[in-house]
Amino acid sequence: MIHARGLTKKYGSRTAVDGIDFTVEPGRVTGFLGPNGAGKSTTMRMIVGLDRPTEGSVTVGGHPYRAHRAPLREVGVLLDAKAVHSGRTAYKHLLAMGATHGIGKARVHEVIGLTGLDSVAGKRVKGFSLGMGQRLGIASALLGDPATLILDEPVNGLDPEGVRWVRTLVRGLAAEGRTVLLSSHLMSEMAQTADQLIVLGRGRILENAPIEDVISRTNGTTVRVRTPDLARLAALLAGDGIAVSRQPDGSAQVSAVTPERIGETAAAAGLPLHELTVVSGSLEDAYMTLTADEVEYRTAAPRKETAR
Ligand SMILES: Nc1ncnc2c1ncn2[C@@H]1O[C@H](COP(=O)(O)OP(=O)(O)OP(=O)(O)O)[C@@H](O)[C@H]1O
Repeated sequence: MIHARGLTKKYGSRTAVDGIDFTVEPGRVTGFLGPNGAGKSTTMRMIVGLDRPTEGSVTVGGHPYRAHRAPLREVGVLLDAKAVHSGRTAYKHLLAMGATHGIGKARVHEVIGLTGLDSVAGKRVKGFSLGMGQRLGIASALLGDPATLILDEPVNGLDPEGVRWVRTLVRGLAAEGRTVLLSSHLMSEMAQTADQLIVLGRGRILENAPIEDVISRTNGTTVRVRTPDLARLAALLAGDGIAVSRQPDGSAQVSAVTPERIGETAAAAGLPLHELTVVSGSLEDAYMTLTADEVEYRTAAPRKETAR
């Protein structure tokens, strides 16, 4: 469990994190989203004691990170996968880390196996690809078998197999009852991995809710319906003041109405329905809407080509 109260970080006159309150609960994956510069890394750094809050506080497992006597066993962290002594082998790196906490060879071999590093464990880290470096960073985070994991962009640089592996791994860790805080800019990946979302913009929390709620609240929901007699269904719904929008593919979109209402109206009239689907758009759509005014660096819209 991670608990932040009034957490604030100022760099000179710049407020990177602006008095945020949040709790990251065990047993689920919490996605941490926000545009570049929103304050995600700064928040994660404060959670693990690498940055001192200007105001407010944050605890992991009930205590500030620095108060834990064996922090690797409490919190596993992947913040910068490149922050490894590059002349060491992966095995030696993990062994050295483990030695600070009385973690021995057996666990080192275990995390090497868990992260698929067996074939490169004896190689020096400086020869590692981005993906291998990420796997080593994840192995380091898992080393102390911690109750809480904080992973900043763990899928960065991984190939599709690696991305799927991280998804399965973090879902498994949450299912074991661990607290998982995960940042990523890949919305499609986040949509498949997270249960809860915390969305930051310019150091403030824009949303902190279950992922389905964030998507439906931001995008609104419509119901897609198919029936062989759309004209009749549209007339019945119009009688109740509900507008139906016909789509080119033969379906219809109905806004501001529940699927139950449409289903019951159709059933009462003996109308067969071939589809009744709630459509709430993508996480990417919701994210774009939520952060539209929060983006620090924005590219200009492409100029229209003019005919010569
Ligand atoms: N050491 C520092 N000194 C001065 N400003 C900093 C420092 N670290 C971060 N900042 C500023 O704080 C703000 C938040 O940065 P942070 O790296 O936490 O954002 P982020 O959400 O992690 O972004 P990204 O998605 O690009 O990683 C930014 O405006 C950044 O320039």
